Amino acid sequence: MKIRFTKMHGLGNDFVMIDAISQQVNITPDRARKIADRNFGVGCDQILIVEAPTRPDADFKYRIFNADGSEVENCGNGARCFAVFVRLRKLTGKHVIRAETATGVLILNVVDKYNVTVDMGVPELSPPKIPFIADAEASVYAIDINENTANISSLNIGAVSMGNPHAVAVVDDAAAYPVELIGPLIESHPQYPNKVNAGFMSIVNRGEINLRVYERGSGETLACGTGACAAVVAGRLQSLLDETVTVNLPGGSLSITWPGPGHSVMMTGPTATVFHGQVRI
Ligand SMILES: N[C@H](CCC[C@H](N)C(=O)O)C(=O)O
Repeated sequence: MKIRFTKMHGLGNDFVMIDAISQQVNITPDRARKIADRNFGVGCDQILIVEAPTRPDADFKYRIFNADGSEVENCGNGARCFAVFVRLRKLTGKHVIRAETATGVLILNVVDKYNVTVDMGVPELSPPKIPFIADAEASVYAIDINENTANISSLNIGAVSMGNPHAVAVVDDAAAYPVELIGPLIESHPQYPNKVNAGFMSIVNRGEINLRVYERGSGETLACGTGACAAVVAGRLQSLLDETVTVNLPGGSLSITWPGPGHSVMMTGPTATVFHGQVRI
């Protein structure tokens, strides 16, 4: 089967975008892995599929596959690219687009040719709904790590779901932190039954953080939109951050606003279209 795709990225978090409305596409975890392979396939962090909606309050359905083939609930950088992609493919002329995900509907607002603001919804903090195994909801949890090389035995984390699960640790210097060692240990930590995206943030000031994310199913990426949202939520719950925060990721910066519990997280950032192609799967 040969399918048309568009390669895009949000701050270097890169995607293969597939329009499954104008063409017949049967994506499977195995096919997703082959497309994402950076040596034998196109290469990307995630594959994003556009389908017709299954609910009346959405314009499109938005499916997300990680590079390891796992299908997941949300992708923030991908949501921005999704909004630009459906207009590029002339599937809609709207500037405000409703994208149905596995856990709800994202409202995508196309600000200009490249920039998009996304209402990422209300963060979920209740451990069973993240899911995260804990005795009670808290702003910080201590989890055992037992990593010998970096000599780390436990870590304080915030646990947040943006539709997908996140663990966020405050560290002195995100750039110097051994993310490649600690990230995988958190990703498959037994207290996260569905695995987890692991964020490591250092506080620049109450309006700015530096963040690196070891993503579930893809490894460390140059940027993670839901990770940026989760980091601001976790930081605000620990009274470390103000309502609007610039999140500096290795691939660039996002602006995240969260008024507090019960409110949506708003994310604004850029998108880029790299090339169009066809791939045999
Ligand atoms: N790896 C994530 C999905 C992609 C999230 C990230 N690329 C973003 O921009 O939010 C997960 O397994 O939940």
